[in-house]
Amino acid sequence: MGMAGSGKTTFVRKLYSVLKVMQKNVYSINLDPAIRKLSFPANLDICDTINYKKLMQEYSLGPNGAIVTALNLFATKFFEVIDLLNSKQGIEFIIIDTPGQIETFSWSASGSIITEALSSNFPTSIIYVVDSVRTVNPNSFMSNMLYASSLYYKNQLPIIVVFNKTDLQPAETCMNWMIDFESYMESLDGISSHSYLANLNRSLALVLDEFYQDLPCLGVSSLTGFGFENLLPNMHKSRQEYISIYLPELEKKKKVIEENRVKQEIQKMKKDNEDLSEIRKFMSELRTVEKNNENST
Ligand SMILES: Nc1nc2c(ncn2[C@@H]2O[C@H](COP(=O)(O)OP(=O)(O)OP(=O)(O)O)[C@@H](O)[C@H]2O)c(=O)[nH]1
Repeated sequence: MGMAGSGKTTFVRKLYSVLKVMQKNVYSINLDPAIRKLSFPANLDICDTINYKKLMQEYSLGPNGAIVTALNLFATKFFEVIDLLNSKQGIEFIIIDTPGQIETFSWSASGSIITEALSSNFPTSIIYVVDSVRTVNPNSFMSNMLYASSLYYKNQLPIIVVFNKTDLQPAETCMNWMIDFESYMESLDGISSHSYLANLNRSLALVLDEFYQDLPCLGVSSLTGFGFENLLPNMHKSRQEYISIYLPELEKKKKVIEENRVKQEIQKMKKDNEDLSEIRKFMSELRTVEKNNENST
């Protein structure tokens, strides 16, 4: 996941080719219905089943509305995708590219359904792709980090922050801001020390300090391949964390959901029984009235 234009698709393409060169068994999925030309070989492509342009025309939708609708349609079939993935032998990596407009996936019902379906079946982690060129501005850096933290706390899955495009802008400045609070404060002083935004970002930096602790982050270039050798150990670490920390939590959550579902069903059955006894009472009254009427005639 990542903000529009951060380089998600280019990153997926590079990761796919790096894994293929290592002779890994990779399965790739494109979930961006609005992509014009797919630049990586996708085993499964949302565009094969959903025609984004047609959706816009038929339902008079704007670009984002059509992405959300396409994802909704796809989400209804996602359990079949999970069955398909489970039936494949020997898959080591499943890489998924998400739509350009991040909120259409990260804050939509369909995005949650897809993420939950994946994470309850496979060790799952989020790779959050950041555009290093834009993020060298401390305000843009803060919006990116807020987004990354909201994804982390919402999904409760391991997350790796990848500063992309390091061939144009090294990631060190941003990565240093995460470990050295003072250096981030100084960068804000440099651009807009008394603005509301700078003050807000100072407070947010304090809040995010805990999020930054132990957060795996690294710089890569999806064009040149720089840094990808450091990505794989991070992905393995995320997998281990998923199994030891996140999976037990997911299972607890699943148990609570299941218990609630059973409780709801019991409630419904009780309600049905009550309705039934009301009907019985009514029928018996009706029969008495009928009998009285018969007697009087
Ligand atoms: N120099 C450089 N350019 C990159 C890199 N990664 C991506 N780009 C460029 O950034 C632009 C956007 O890349 P995409 O991969 O389409 O980004 P995206 O996040 O998938 O875009 P949307 O899905 O449209 O939001 C393209 O012009 C890419 O060539 C990189 O590591 N270095």
